[in-house]
Amino acid sequence: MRFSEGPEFTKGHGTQNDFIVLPDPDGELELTDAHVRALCDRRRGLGADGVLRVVPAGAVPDAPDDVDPDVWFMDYRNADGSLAEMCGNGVRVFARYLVEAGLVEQSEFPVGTRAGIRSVRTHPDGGSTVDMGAARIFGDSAATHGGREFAGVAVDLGNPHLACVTEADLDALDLAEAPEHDGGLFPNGVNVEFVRPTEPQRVRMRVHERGVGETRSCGTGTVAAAVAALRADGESTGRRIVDIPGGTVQVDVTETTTLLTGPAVLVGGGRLDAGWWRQVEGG
Ligand SMILES: N[C@@H](CCC[C@H](N)C(=O)O)C(=O)O
Repeated sequence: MRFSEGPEFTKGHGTQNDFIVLPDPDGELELTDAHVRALCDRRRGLGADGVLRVVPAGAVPDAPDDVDPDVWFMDYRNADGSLAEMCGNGVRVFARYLVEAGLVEQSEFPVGTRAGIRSVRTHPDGGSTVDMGAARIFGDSAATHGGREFAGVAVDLGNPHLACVTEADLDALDLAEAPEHDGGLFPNGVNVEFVRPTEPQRVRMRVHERGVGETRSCGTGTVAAAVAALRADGESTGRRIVDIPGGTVQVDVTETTTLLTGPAVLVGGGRLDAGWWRQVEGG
C-alpha cells in the first residue's frame, strides 16, 4: 500500500529518545499541536517523544536573529505539542537525517535551534557529537517526588533542567507522575533528572521530561546530569559517562562549552496518509 499524498516522515532515535522527522524544505507544512499529539501517540499515531520539523531557518518566524536564514532549523515539538528551545538527542538525530537525506555534504555543520546555533559532527559509525554550548547553573533547588525531597541544581542548556544527584535507588522511582518543582525558579516548567554516581566518572540517570513524561533518554538532561555530578565531586570540568535506560552517552564539560556524544539511529520512513493528516487537523 502506498500513502502518496500526505507528508513524508522518517522515524529515528538517540538512545531510545524517539522522534518523527518531518522534512519541510519550503516551509509550507501546516503542523498544528493536534498533529504533533496525534503523531506522537503510541496507539493512534506513529509514536514518539517528539517531532523534528526540518525547515530552513528563514521560514521560521521565531528563529533567533543570529541563526542564518539558510541554515537547516530543527523545529522541535514535545509529544504534548509544546515547543522547546533545544533537544540534545533530537539535534543528533536531525544531523544524521540531514546527512542521509543528502541535505548537507559535510560531516560537521551548524543546525539552527530556538536556543541558537548548535554545531554537530557526524561520525562514520552513525553516532554524532553536538556542541551544546556552555551550561549555565542558575540556582540550587529541589524536586519533591514520592513524598521525598531531592536536592538539585538548576541548569540552563537552552532549555531548563533540575538535576538531582542522589544515592536513592533509581529503579524504585515511579516517574509516571511529574516530580514537583519550584514554579518561581522554573516558570516555564522543567525537565527533572535523577542522577546516581555508579563508578568514578560514570553515573546513571532517569528523567521526567517537560511536555513528554518519563523518556528513555534526554540529551540535554544528560549534560545537566554531568554538570551536576561534576559539581557534586567539587569539579567544574571533565568527562562523565551517562547510562540512561535507552543506552549510554558521553558528556565532556570544558571551561567554555559542553559536548554530547552518542548514537543516532534512523529506523525507516514513508508517507503519512493524507486523509489521516486532514482528519487530525482540527482536534
Ligand atoms: N529529549 C530532549 C529534550 C526535549 C525537550 C524537553 N522535553 C523540554 O521541554 O525542554 C533532549 O534530548 O534534550
